[in-house]
Amino acid sequence: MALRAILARSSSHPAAPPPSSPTPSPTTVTAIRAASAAKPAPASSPAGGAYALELEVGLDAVRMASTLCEEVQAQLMRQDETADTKDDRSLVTLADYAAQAIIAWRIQQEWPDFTMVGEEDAEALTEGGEGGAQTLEKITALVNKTLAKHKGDAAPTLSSTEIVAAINKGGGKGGKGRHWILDPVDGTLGFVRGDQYAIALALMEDGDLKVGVMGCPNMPKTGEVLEYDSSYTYGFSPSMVTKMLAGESVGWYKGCIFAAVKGRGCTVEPCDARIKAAPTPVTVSDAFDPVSAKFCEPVMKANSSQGFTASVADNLGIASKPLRVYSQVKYGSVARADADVFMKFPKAGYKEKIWDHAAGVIIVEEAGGKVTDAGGAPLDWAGGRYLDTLDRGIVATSAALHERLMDAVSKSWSSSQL
Ligand SMILES: Nc1ncnc2c1ncn2[C@@H]1O[C@H](COP(=O)(O)O)[C@@H](OP(=O)(O)O)[C@H]1O
Ligand SMILES: [Mg+2]
Repeated sequence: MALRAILARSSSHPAAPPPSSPTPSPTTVTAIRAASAAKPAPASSPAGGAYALELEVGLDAVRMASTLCEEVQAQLMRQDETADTKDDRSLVTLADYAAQAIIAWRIQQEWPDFTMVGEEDAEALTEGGEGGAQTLEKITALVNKTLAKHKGDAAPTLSSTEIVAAINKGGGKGGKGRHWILDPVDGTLGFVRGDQYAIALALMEDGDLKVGVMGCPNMPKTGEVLEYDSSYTYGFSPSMVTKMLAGESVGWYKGCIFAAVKGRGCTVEPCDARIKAAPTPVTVSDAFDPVSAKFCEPVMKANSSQGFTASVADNLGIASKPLRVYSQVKYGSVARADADVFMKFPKAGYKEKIWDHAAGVIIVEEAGGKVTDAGGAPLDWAGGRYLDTLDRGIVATSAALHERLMDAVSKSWSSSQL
């Protein structure tokens, strides 16, 4: 039985109500299909052309960080480790610091003067007394163990001073110029819950995204198992976990890395380099059929208005319940057409950070999609660490569906209290 059918049968949710707005006529679907067919096909591979070295280094760095994150997530699940709370009350773990350190270290090998806008800084480790020093020791051991695993005899042994310096490379102000952008563990809540998270790295030059690499160590090879149901432990039913653990022998694996280079398309491949599978080009959904369409959004109500997104989905005629997923894995879901639309509408006054979107956005764009704010404007990457000029929220979809999505947003906005 297809997994989608198993999921439908095992779901405890009542069937979704019929859409209140009419579904588009076949003519509209045909028009959208024709519009998407007219868009230029993305290059088949991001590798090999401009930014080849940046892509290679990014992939190497994100692969190492993914290994390290998987180890820490397993420790958290065994309760051998715990998460800490930062001053802004968000969560942080050994993995957030260690992943930022190993990625910054790897980039520095090629470009000693690189600059980076990264989520973490080492203040809590250097100014945090005995506790901070112990955490730094654990991070140093974890980074060195990961380097040894990936680089063998060529692996250096980094000192805790070098680790602190690498983490603090993330303190860049951004703006014009060439900057790497990093969220070492995006979706830390998902991470500590044993669920989805992403290691999201991008390269920006003068406000243009050039390269995106996103490691999604828990993202299944195909989208069906991402179906979210709150009755499942950690978002996965036992049958999903069994399927994922069965691995490639039955056509399944978990752990994907997306790679995109400006103008050269987007691919996905297994996170685990031991699984031999060539990078596969991905493209966004090429036709919008509201009956089968899906949209995705944050799991946490605090991060996005689920009432507003439901209204927009309703305007589009989407009947199915939302796919709620932690982190930028949602952009990956749109890029490979697991979902047709991603929407995030945070509370007024919330300032979005560039590292929460940069990698995901170039991945969707290079898969043939379009990402804008709720007013239809592209995101401003050169404005510093925050997306200060963002209008209300962020939407990602196929280039063909974007205009209709904008209309649906406007319609919902004019009748909403947001
Ligand atoms: N009140 C809020 N509104 C919107 N986004 C928020 C938020 N608080 C935190 N976030 C951001 O939402 C990200 C998680 O995304 P999602 O909700 O899609 O899983 C967090 O990334 P981190 O977990 O890396 O800090 C954080 O940057
Ligand atoms: Mg984040």
